[in-house]
Formats: sequence, C-alpha cells, structure tokens
Amino acid sequence: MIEKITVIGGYDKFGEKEPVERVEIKKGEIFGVVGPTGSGKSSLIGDIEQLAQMDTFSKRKILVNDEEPSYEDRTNPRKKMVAQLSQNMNFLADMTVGDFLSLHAKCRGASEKCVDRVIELANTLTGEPIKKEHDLTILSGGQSRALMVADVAIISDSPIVLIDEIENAGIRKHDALNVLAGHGKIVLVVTHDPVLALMTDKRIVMKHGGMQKIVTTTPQEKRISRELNKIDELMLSLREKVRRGELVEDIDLSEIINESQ
Ligand SMILES: Nc1ncnc2c1ncn2[C@@H]1O[C@H](COP(=O)(O)OP(=O)(O)OP(=O)(O)O)[C@@H](O)[C@H]1O
Repeated sequence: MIEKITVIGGYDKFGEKEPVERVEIKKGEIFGVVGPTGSGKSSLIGDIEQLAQMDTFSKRKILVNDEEPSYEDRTNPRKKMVAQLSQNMNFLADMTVGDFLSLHAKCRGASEKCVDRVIELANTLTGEPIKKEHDLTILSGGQSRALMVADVAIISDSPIVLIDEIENAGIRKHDALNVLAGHGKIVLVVTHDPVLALMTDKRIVMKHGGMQKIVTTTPQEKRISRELNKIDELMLSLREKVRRGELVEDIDLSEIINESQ
C-alpha cells in the first residue's frame, strides 16, 4: 500500500542545486506543477513516472513510503505504480468501448462489473454521451479523456496518477481530479489552468528545470477555484449547444461580467 511518495531534489538546467530539497505527497493529495514553458514540468513528472534514482539528468530521487523502490518495482509492468494521462494520448485499438474495458478489467484482474461503472463515471465527466457499443477510435478528445480518467479511477489500480495538461480536453476538470483523488490516489497535475491549479492542495513552482518553491493553496484560492469551475461548466454546456447546432441566446452573462469588474 502506497501511503506517500517523496521527491528528493537534484539539480536544475544550470547544474545548480534546486531550491526545494524535498517534497512529500500523501495518499489522497493533489499537487499541481506550474511554471513557464520549458521550466521542467514534464521532466519532473517524468522523474516520478520512472521512479528516478539519481539516474536522470535532474539527479532527483523518488522514495515510496520513505524507501527506495526495488528494481522489480521500477521495471515490472504488472506492478505498475504509476498511471499517466496526457493531452495527446489517444486510443488506437479498433474495438468497442465495452470490449476494451472488459479486456482491460480482465488483464488487471478486476471484475467485469467494472465496465458499466467506468462508463457511468466517464459520462459524468463529459457532456457527450459515451456508449458501450461506441468504437474507441470515433471518441472525441473529451470522451477519450473522460474514459481514461474513469478507467484509471476504477480499473487501473495505480496508486500514483500523473496528469499532463488536460485543460483543453472538454471534460469536467474539477470532477475529474476529485474522482481520482477521492479514490485515495496520489495525484500530480501539470497545468497552466487556474481552475485546476487552485483546486490542488499545493503546487510546485518550476523554474530553469528546478523546483523553485512550493505554494500551499489558500482557502481563498479554493473558493476562487470553485467559482471559476462554475464558469467552466457554463463553457462546457455552451460548447455542447454549439456542437448540436443550437442557438446560444437564452443566456445572461452580464451578472458574471459585472461581478468580475
Ligand atoms: N533538471 C534539469 N536538468 C537538465 N535539463 C532539464 C532539467 N529539467 C528540464 N530540462 C530540459 O529542459 C527542457 C524543457 O523541459 P520540460 O519539457 O520538462 O519543460 P516544461 O515545463 O514541461 O515545458 P512545456 O510547458 O513546454 O511542456 C527539456 O529539454 C528538458 O530535457
């Protein structure tokens, strides 16, 4: 059972020791990874994905429950501690959603009953309905991402989930993160999106390839995140209307606009 992971700091792009020497992330916690383009966000996520042991260019070391993971833990795909979701992931298999999920459940030793639960959960995360008999290859970006999140939450029991920018995916981001963290997972999300960044517990700020500082999300920020999420939900529903060819006339944005001025 993974209770926590620890990232022991290494060196930034200039070979300087990174300012943050140690980060602990516990089960059920959500951490953000923020910073400008090229600041090393994906590399940090990559170090965690590989459970690096001072063997990547950053020389970071990842501990699991305060211990170095064994070679077996790092290399055996059946032990898969880490699941990763990213923007440019897509399903390549030519099969239906239902067949894919039952196959995956079988591989993971999970019950067939999971299939309906995964589809049900995925449907709460996207406005475009996903059906068992849909072909995987016709799913939209939003549907694919929703299905991956639900699959990771229910079937893949990887205790560590790394998410690399899901912002443009057209899913309920707030709900997606809650779904993952709620299943007692350790979640790290790389994001430029304030809705996501402000709903995390803490965020690691990256600069020049190093972990610069850790910011703890304030209650005020969490409130702002919930409000931003309402705007996000509105955008999602408008997106659906536009998609269906409907007119978007019966909506009054003046309240939101006036409030924010
Ligand atoms: N600690 C480090 N030491 C040496 N090189 C590094 C380090 N961290 C990152 N880099 C290098 O810097 C470049 C940018 O890093 P990375 O892609 O992780 O940034 P990013 O913040 O994810 O960027 P983007 O927002 O564009 O995705 C990469 O080529 C990476 O190999």
